[in-house]
Amino acid sequence: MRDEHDQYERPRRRTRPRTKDRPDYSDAVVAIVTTVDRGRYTLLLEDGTVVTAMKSRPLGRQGVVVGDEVRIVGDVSGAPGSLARIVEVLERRTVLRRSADDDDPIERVVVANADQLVIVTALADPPPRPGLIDRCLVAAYDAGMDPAVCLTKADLAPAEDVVAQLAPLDVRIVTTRLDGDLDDLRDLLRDRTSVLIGHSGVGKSTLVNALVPDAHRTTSHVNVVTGRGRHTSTSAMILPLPFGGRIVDTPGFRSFGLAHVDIERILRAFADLNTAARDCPRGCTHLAEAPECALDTAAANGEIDPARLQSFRRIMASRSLADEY
Ligand SMILES: Nc1nc2c(ncn2[C@@H]2O[C@H](COP(=O)(O)OP(=O)(O)OP(=O)(O)O)[C@@H](O)[C@H]2O)c(=O)[nH]1
Ligand SMILES: [Zn+2]
Repeated sequence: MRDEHDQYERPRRRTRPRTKDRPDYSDAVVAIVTTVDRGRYTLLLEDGTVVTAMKSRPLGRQGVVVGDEVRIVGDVSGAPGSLARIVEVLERRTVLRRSADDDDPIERVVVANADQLVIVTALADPPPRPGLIDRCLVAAYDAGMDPAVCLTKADLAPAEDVVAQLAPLDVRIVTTRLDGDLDDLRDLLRDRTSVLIGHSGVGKSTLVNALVPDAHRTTSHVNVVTGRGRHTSTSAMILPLPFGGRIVDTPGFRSFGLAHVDIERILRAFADLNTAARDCPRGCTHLAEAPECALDTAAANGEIDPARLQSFRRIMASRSLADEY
């Protein structure tokens, strides 16, 4: 086994001159971060090898989050007890963020490089909350991810009304209580990296267990490595899907604050309201009380969907209410 610092101190083959501030990482390999726990990272190599690593000094204070594509050096064998070093974080394609709550604008990165945000909502027990869906939409657009909705517990309540309200979003209706109706959801998830997000109790774990037959084993493996249980874990975790693609399982967030998202970014999530909002007086809050808000006129004239305006206003109004989610 190579010494941990071999690559750093005595590179065997150099492709560019080594300088003091530019060590040679030419045989670094690319991996994806699947879990993060107190400075220890679990990584997945392209060939399926699972490697444990820590951050290397040159990264300084740069954050490494679940979903990051990184370059690693050192012992990348994945053998028990082996440790690799992360030397570079590749540019992120998407970044899903949240604030701890709306009063605390410190934003935290939930996951990097995911393609879509699947908002998991139960049709009953607990009932759907439009506020959460609105907030997740803003988070998805802000992250550069595609939003979709997965309605669970279809055996408990009809879906028609909820689906009608959600149009034109991509909505999949599933129940994990009956066999064979997850295919539609599999089609949505296939070959993409999807973040599942939703309230506690909506059926996310049940869904993950149905989609990833060995999820339980994978998660208990993680428990051994990190010494933490899945449900007490505070960070997201990536699970490869047997039919292609990956899902990112997030712990049930108590809040999905958007304090870090300014009004311009929220407006971008509501592109259809954008044009109308340009006619608003400078500094318009766009809330229902705003006397000359052009959005009211646009809704009255049928230029924008009143339901979208309502949704937008709910988000704007709830940004100061930490418990809305
Ligand atoms: N009726 C019905 N119950 C379901 C369905 N899917 C899950 N449940 C039940 O809903 C409850 C919550 O399911 P979980 O999978 O633990 O929910 P979760 O979203 O992972 O919740 P947390 O682990 O707290 O984040 C469990 O009792 C499940 O058995 C479904 O399709 N129909
Ligand atoms: Zn306005």
